[in-house]
Amino acid sequence: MTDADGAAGGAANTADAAEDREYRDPDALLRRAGVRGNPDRDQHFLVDDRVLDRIPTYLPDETDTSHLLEIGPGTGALTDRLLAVADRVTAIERDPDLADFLREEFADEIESGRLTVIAGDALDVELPDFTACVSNLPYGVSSPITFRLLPEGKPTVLMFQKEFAERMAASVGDDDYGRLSVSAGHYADVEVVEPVPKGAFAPPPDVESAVVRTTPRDPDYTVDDEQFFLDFVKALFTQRRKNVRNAIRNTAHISGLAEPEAVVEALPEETLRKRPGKLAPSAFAEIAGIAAEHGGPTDG
Ligand SMILES: C[S@@+](CC[C@H](N)C(=O)[O-])C[C@H]1O[C@@H](n2cnc3c(N)ncnc32)[C@H](O)[C@@H]1O
Repeated sequence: MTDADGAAGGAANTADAAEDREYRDPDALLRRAGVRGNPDRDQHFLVDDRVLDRIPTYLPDETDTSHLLEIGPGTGALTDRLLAVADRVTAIERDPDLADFLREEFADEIESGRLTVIAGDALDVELPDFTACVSNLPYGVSSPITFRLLPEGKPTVLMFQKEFAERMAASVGDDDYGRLSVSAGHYADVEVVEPVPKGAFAPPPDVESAVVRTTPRDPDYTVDDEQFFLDFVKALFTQRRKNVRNAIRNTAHISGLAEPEAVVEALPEETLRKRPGKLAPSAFAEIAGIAAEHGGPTDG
């Protein structure tokens, strides 16, 4: 059991902290909550103890675990593991019945101030001042939640659909490389740390899953206007089979460029001939800088 009064924990301590601790059985939690999981509400509960045990251990070394955030705690199987390695946990659950169940099930932890349960939509509620986030995410809103979390600059360990995870972690030139890879990589190093089969969940989802670790860092390039950079990346990848010249011309309505033709004229021919999937994030940053200087963006 972690020392609730101690200094900020670290991921290096997560294995020690959790050692010999008896966790709540995920199947028993489902029974006590009286739920089966409703896929229409993004409810697929993790019931494989080994996967549950490993998830907190993927936090980067030296992570400050003093205040962990969990999105979509469900019946609390992962919450229980997080309480073993954190000083405090805040859990945001959209389903009000599950939030009520958690308040009963974890009454002692709530009473002692170690757990806060917020009933609400993780896309809307104000996020607490967390030090790291560990979650088995609702897949229907993975992307908006992830891009709410990443700009906070905190380590995360998150479960995604496998295909989404691979796109997030892809490098330039990979088949999966795209908008998601560049946008996530703008904020953090992204690694797929464990594939998770459908059978680890109840009810099993239609797709395979994977756990992803993100370790925040500054990018190896600079951008003056982050929103324009992200919009520009999004715009070019809507035309991934076109070369950069045509992609810029065809997507001014998405990137917000006022004068796409002026941007094309300002860029070297070698760049214009490439496809977006062959541009490293630093190349996108350079092109976005030239684009902002020569052709926009428009004001709104
Ligand atoms: C994939 S389940 C994970 C449950 C639990 N963490 C586990 O591993 O067993 C996703 C959970 O997120 C909740 N959820 C769905 N959409 C949400 C949202 N927008 N904000 C917060 N929670 C949400 C669901 O009710 C469900 O409990």
